[in-house]
Amino acid sequence: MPAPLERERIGLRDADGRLLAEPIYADRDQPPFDRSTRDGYAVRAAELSAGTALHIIGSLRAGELWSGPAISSGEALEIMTGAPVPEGADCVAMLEHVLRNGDNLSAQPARTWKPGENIVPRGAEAHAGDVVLPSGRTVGPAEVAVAATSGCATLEVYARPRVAIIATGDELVGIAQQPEPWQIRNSNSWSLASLVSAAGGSPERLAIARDELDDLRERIAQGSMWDLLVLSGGVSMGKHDLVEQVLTECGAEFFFTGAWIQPGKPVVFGRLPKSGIVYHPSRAREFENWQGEWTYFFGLPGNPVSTEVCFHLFVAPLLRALGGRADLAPAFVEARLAEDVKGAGARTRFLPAQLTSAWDGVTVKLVPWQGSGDVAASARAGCFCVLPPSSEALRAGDTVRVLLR
Ligand SMILES: Nc1nc2c(c(=O)[nH]1)N[C@H]1C(S)=C(S)[C@@H](COP(=O)(O)OP(=O)(O)OC[C@H]3O[C@@H](n4cnc5c(N)ncnc54)[C@H](O)[C@@H]3O)O[C@H]1N2
Ligand code: MOO
Repeated sequence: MPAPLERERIGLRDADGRLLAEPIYADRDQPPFDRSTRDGYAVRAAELSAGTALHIIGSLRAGELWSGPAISSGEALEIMTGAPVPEGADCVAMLEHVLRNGDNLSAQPARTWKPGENIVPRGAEAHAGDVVLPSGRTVGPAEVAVAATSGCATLEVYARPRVAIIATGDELVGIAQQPEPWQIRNSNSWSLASLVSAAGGSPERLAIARDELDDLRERIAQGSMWDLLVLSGGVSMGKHDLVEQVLTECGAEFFFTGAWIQPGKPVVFGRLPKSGIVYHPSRAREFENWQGEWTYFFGLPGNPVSTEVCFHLFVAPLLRALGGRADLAPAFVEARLAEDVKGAGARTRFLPAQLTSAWDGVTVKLVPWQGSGDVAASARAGCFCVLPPSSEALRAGDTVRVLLR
């Protein structure tokens, strides 16, 4: 498991989605006093329940402390929601449940109260020094509320892993360019940047690498200086698929080359020397027995839907680990097939699909598509239906796993 990267201290307002690198402690009891949760009267429950007429001795609002003597027998204090319940009272009667006549207070017929009613005792939510948020927690609105309550204007969080993105392919042009009829806009660098951000990383799109050795060597040398390098395209069997070759030249160690999935079979994963050196045969020895730092890399298949599926399955878990997260696994749920589906074949298949939630459970329905280049179909889907390798058809109603985006 890779160790998380550095930490940094950031303002609370910038902390959405970041991961805490230290616990947050309550700096005082929460609530800090016995807190009234209703507008009404602080009284002794037994007295009011017994029908005793009480004398109202004053009024207290949130932000004030009762400065008079403790509430004694036969007395009541008007109190507002959020105010500290004074000594001597043991419950707050809601104002709708009592009768007030001048300074006299009595119970509505047949109403009774228990001690503690409508009071949250001091320290019931947290005691000073308690951990109210553990290290490793992702910051969202609820965590921001806790941090603010505990007086934390800044938070120590894990640094976002820095991710270099390189699209490879002679057919690719920038998205602002008007492509020739045989050219393709480089959508992967953009979708990968979006995926990286969503997984907690900080993406940087490097220049498109051409399908030739020198250009790839230069781009990969540049990309090796990031925490993670994600390449797309050029990992298959074709004559111009040179990514694996150049990674190997640059001293890469491969953890796996290929996965038994469709789409995504040609995906590769490994690490390469963080050298920044552009490979040339005369410099080959500099990459051998590398003792310095390493950069993780993925070579993802170029087909855009393969790229996304591989990202969810392989890249996002590593990225989350580098960002300090404990929840590494891709998000899978189970659902029932809405329709019969052909057998997946030899490889586990990930097919664009839509989830529908109804009273009787969750169903999943495949979206028609033209294969792993079909980004439009993928965008019509919200998830990927997972079909295990098998030649046998699955029936409507069968339970399958679903990979969420
Ligand atoms: N003979 C074989 N051919 C192929 C195999 C195989 O096993 N034997 N595998 C196929 C599979 S599966 C896939 S997936 C693709 C993956 O190929 P590459 O990773 O080498 O990707 P490319 O050939 O460069 O491109 C594939 C496809 O995707 C388009 N593409 C590439 N990059 C981008 C980008 N940045 N933005 C948008 N679209 C992109 C590219 O134009 C191609 O259409 O290989 C099969 N072939
Ligand atoms: O497996 Mo490829 O990834 O079919 O598109």
